Amino acid sequence: MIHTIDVYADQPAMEVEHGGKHYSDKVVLNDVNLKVEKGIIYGLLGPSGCGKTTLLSCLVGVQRLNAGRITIFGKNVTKYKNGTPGRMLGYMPQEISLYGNFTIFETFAYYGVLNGMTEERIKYKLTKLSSILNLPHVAKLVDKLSGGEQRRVSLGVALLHNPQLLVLDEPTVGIDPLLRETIWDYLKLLVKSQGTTVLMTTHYVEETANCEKVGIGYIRDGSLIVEDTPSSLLQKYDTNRLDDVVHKLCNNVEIKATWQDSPQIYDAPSVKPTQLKSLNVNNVVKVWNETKSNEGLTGCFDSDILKVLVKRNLTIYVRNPLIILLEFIVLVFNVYLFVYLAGNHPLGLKIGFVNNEGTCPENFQLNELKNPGNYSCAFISELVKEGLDMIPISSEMRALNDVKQGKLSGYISIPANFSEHSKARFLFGLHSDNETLDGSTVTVRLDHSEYLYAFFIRQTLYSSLQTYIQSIGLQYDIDSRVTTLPISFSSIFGPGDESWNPFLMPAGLLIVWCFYGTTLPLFYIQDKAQHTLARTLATGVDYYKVVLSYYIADMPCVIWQSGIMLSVMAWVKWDEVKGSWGLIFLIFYLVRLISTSISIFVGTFSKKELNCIFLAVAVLFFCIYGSDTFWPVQSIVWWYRPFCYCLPITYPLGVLRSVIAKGWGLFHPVVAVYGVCIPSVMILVLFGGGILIEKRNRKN
Ligand SMILES: Nc1ncnc2c1ncn2[C@@H]1O[C@H](COP(=O)(O)OP(=O)(O)OP(=O)(O)O)[C@@H](O)[C@H]1O
Repeated sequence: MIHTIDVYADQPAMEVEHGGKHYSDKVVLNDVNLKVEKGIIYGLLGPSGCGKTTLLSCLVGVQRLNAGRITIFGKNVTKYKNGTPGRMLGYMPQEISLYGNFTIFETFAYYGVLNGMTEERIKYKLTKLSSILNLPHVAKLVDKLSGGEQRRVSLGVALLHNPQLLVLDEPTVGIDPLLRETIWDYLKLLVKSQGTTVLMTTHYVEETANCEKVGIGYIRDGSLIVEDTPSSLLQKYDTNRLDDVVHKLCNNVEIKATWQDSPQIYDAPSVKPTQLKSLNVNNVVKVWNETKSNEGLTGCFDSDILKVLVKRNLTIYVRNPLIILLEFIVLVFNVYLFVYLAGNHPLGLKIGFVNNEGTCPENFQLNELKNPGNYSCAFISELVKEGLDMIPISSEMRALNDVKQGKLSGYISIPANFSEHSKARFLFGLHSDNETLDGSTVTVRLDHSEYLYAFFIRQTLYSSLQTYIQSIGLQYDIDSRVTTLPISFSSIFGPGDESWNPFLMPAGLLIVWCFYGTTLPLFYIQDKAQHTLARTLATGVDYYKVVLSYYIADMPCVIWQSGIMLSVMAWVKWDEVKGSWGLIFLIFYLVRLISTSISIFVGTFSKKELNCIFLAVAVLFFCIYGSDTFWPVQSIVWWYRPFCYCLPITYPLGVLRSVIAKGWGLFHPVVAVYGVCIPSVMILVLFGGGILIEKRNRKN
């Protein structure tokens, strides 16, 4: 849409009609009526907390009014693309709202591109603004600047693209008087030479003497109680200091009625005729065409905008070397842990044994079995071979005491004449008497409060017992089938040993992977909390592009992180991985996208970093505990189970295990549906949902 000079000429630059805004039950703006004519400097005054910043953020489209309407150049602000006048506008928020780890040049380059400027133009304007605002060297990081310098950079950013409309929230705070004067001169020059309209707030009341018109808000009801020119105010209050006027206004609330009734309140601003004459119309047209409207530029610079947003995210990422270093270290250790160590059979669990049959000779061997009195030693030696740390104890009482003191995980007690009774049990089988049965039974007492320890010890006891009995049988030429339980196991998929690693490894890796997917979204949350996102959006950028830029910027991170992870996995598990490595990467990548989407989605609910981080960690914990990671979903109570299936890694984890162990391919129905389709739907829902919620947030 091409705007003509007529459209520009006919309408006030900004107008608020019956504007109302509240936060919960706190009314901040109440029936505010304000009109800013074009080509003037309009100062908005008022005590702290009266709603000036709120009004400004509604004017630039960062927030929405709850009542009334705002028009910018005659058009309702909500009708502008993305609800903001975009490039027509130069906005300096009250907070610094700059990226601390950008240099001054990068800061200008970022906002310049967002406002559709070429690199040459950005450099030219930066040189010009550097001398006007006395900026430090452009290679200096924003974080290393003083508060005043940062404010000047922030002001420079607002002035960078020659906007028709400047909305400046306390631009001269923290700036020395000399420089303040230069800034005012520059603003006046802009107004005079380019017809720029400036709306600004300030607490330095006297400097608004430079304004063509002054508005004063009063905190008690968030209403604008007076709107007039400085000279007229001075005259009406019979003073020569604007400070006195403000003082009188603030101490005299009833004045509101007087002023509201006064026909002068909404008079056209008294722009000096000399200034109107000097307003160069050609310049206005030139500037207008140069910057164009927000709509006018949509499409042309889409890829540039996405590129600059991605570049911004990556710059922030690489300027945090500690994060990268920690990511590297944590990744290497975790991958090593889960690929190599997790789920293996524990070794060295301490078990006491009370051998009532006597002491075993050192380095007892199973082939000494034929000597009576050695069956107990054979059994113990088998347990040692299986990895238990068998500690001889003189009595059951002492063994029990050691377990209670936490020195042992349990103990076994072998009866006296165990070998004789065991032999008799073999010989008499079904006809064994009670004495034989009791005398050949090993008593085991374990500390079951340490469930996994007890589980592994039981497993070891059973398998050792089996081996030991088979060995005895073999000594007497007894068929091993006679001395084993009548059940035969063999593995269809997986190595078939007793390691939990094939079950735990994919879970562990996916959890670590999900965690890494939250790094860039944390920058998004930070962007929001530090108001830099609002400033970016005020340039008219589509919100979805901002979100998309995080996904794109995450790709290089995905490459180096998955490179490490899959290489270690391939190094250790090459033979065990039956499926395609490409498919494994695809599943990992989809999970990464889900994790990023969830974190960004969570970030839409709050502006506070801590809230978002807490919420993101909570989601991660849900995933850790409920996603079939360390214990099966089937073991979870029925009413909680459906929720577990909705968790982001439950289905991909099952699929990943199958791809690794069973070699299922992309076109296996389970892989296609649960590994690809459902995660893709989740990503789209979270992405779209986040964008809708953010849009709704901005309306409130
Ligand atoms: N997001 C918010 N939620 C709740 N209350 C808010 C929010 N933002 C501002 N307020 C409240 O609205 C009121 C107006 O705030 P605003 O920042 O607009 O005041 P101001 O006039 O700009 O103040 P100052 O001159 O100190 O910058 C304040 O009482 C503030 O506490």
